[in-house]
Amino acid sequence: MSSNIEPAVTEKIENLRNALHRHNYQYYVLDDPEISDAEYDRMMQELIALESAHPELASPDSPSSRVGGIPLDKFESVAHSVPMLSLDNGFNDSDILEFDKRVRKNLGLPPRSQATLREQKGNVADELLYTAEPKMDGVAVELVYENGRLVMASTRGDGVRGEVITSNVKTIPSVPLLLNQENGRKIPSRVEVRGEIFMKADRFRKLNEERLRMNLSPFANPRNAAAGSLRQLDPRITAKRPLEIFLYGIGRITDLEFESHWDSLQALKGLGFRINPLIRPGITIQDTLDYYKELSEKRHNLPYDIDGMVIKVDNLLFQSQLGATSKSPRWAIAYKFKAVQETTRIMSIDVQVGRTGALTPVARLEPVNVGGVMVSNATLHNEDEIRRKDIRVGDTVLVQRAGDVIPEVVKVIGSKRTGAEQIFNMPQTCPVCGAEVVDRDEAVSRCNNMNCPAQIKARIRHFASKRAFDIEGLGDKLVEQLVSRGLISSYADIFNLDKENLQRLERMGPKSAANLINAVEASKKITFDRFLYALGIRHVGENVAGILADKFESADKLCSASLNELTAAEGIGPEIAQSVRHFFEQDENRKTVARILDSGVEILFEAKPENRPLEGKLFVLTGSLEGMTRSEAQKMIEAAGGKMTNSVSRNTDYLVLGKSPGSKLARAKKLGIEIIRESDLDKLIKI
Ligand SMILES: NC(=O)c1ccc[n+]([C@@H]2O[C@H](COP(=O)([O-])OP(=O)(O)OC[C@H]3O[C@@H](n4cnc5c(N)ncnc54)[C@H](O)[C@@H]3O)[C@@H](O)[C@H]2O)c1
Ligand SMILES: [Zn+2]
Repeated sequence: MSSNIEPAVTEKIENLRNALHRHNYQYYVLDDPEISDAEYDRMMQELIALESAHPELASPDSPSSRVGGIPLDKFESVAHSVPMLSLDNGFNDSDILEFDKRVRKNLGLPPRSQATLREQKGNVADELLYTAEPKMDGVAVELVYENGRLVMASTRGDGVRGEVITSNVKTIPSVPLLLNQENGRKIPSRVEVRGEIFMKADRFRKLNEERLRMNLSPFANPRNAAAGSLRQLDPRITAKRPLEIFLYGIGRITDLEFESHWDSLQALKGLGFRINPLIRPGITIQDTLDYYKELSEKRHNLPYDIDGMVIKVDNLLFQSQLGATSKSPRWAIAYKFKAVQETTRIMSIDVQVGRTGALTPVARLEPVNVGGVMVSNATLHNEDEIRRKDIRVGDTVLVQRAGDVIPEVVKVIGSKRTGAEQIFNMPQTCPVCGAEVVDRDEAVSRCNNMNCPAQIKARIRHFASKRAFDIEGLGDKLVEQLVSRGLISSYADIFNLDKENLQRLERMGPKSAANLINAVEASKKITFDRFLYALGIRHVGENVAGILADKFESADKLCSASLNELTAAEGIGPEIAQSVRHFFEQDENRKTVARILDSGVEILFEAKPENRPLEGKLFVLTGSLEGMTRSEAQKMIEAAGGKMTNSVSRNTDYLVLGKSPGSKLARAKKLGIEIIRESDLDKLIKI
């Protein structure tokens, strides 16, 4: 039997190894990957699975058993006195629990039962503790200091030898050139430390915009940008790139002894190195899983990219007992986040008309699963963006989805071009109403017809959307029908809809008609900020609406506010003020607002701070409440001026204790945060 399978398996393994070698080259040498990291990781996992099922086919040259980097010839190379390794990867909770089992077994510690695992949540009296850290998505470097002075900086290279990039690294402001002498203590004579050099996301975006303007191909992500910037022959170029560093470990250090990884990080801090403040020391394996969840939520709000969590056995004696394979230490593992980037193909480019008439080109993609969500459309923003990125119909592209943001095309994979790709041109007339398309400002083309059905529909959809009037049931399809049947032509008409007319629509029985009428009725009590946001005034997003609502206490006052009065509010610039004035100067708009108010819409004004007893207080909830749901509690807290967040930090004021609390309880206790019960919450609010 096996002789039948072998050739196929051998070939498969061979193919995977070759492909991974090639992608390593694209990624590490050219800083220009052809596939997403997720695709690379999947190929690697497949290779590892095949190799472990067929140990006779293992090879020390396989990409699965070597650090992937390749030192570039254009730089001098240097040997690392302690190899710089990669990390094993985990992709789900059970990979991490498996890792813990392996570690315990290798250390000769007894296995843990499920019950003790649960008990140990938040318990720090465990013999095997971990440090959990954000996995910075940047480039690994080694820094060597002699007698406190930076003498050498190198890349990881193939793990054994790296490229010397000292002059480049010296241009990075957060890399200390001289070490701190703490309390007159002697500086160790030789310090070899490791860290990650990265570029913040906003700086990366700026850099890519600049590159596009100069007709250079954009970097796929901040990691590639950091790698490309570091490996410049001319350090003056590196100096212009906004690079930063966080240190995460020690290679070797003379004259100092540490017991734990965390201690060593503290010592590094003392020497003047930057350490990521999100690193959490001394936690159990269960708590690392909570930390992972926390990080996944925080991830998209951090100023830099992280691609997972790294956990490390904290005890350094344990670390040395565990040792390493040729590729990675046995005392650490990376728990990767779900992917944000994948590659796919653009099948066509359509144009959508928004509520301000802006034409947005949208790429129709071959559907692709990005981090668990199927993506089949991506915004291309505007024509300039398409030109700059040179995106054509038929191109293979890297697409990205981050948080709730609309997916976008990051870049074209140039090497996949066949020559059959089609260049896209923006239409000269509106694809919906046929009106002339004008370039009103910057790169945005607009349909010039206020009464364009596409614009009307988009305005109505916005008006009814969750953060505006929040009219349940008034979705895209229904708006489409209502407008095309002529039942509404402005958002003010929503309040005049009647049941008779509604029932005549497709798929609209008496019940759904009644539901919609009720939903419209229920939406009539609305806070001023939501009301303003719903109007769809240009440049008035939620934030600006909030500022205006605070400053002007009625629709009338805002309606008649002068430019000066408007710009007097903090956060309101001339452009916004102009746009608000322009909106209320139009007779049509004033009439529409009046009609909305006449149809029974009532603007609620938020309580001022004096009625908000929890103003500025931060709450965290753990476990389940009895009298209300989590979101009800949140609403209650927010109505009283407080805020609810997900994780306990030093800034937390109260932890609300529900039934079967999680690890947040232990953390709150550790930080000395006030712990209250559900009933106390009521009392606090009623003060
Ligand atoms: N798209 C492609 O074609 C392609 C090709 C090659 C590699 N890759 C990507 O690169 C990965 C492999 O790269 P790798 O070998 O550097 O592994 P890795 O990036 O998954 O993990 C090891 C690295 O993590 C970094 N790191 C960040 N924070 C850290 C922390 N707190 N503690 C310790 N280390 C930390 C270090 O630089 C270390 O070298 C792949 O999983 C894939 O995602 C992609
Ligand atoms: Zn139009």
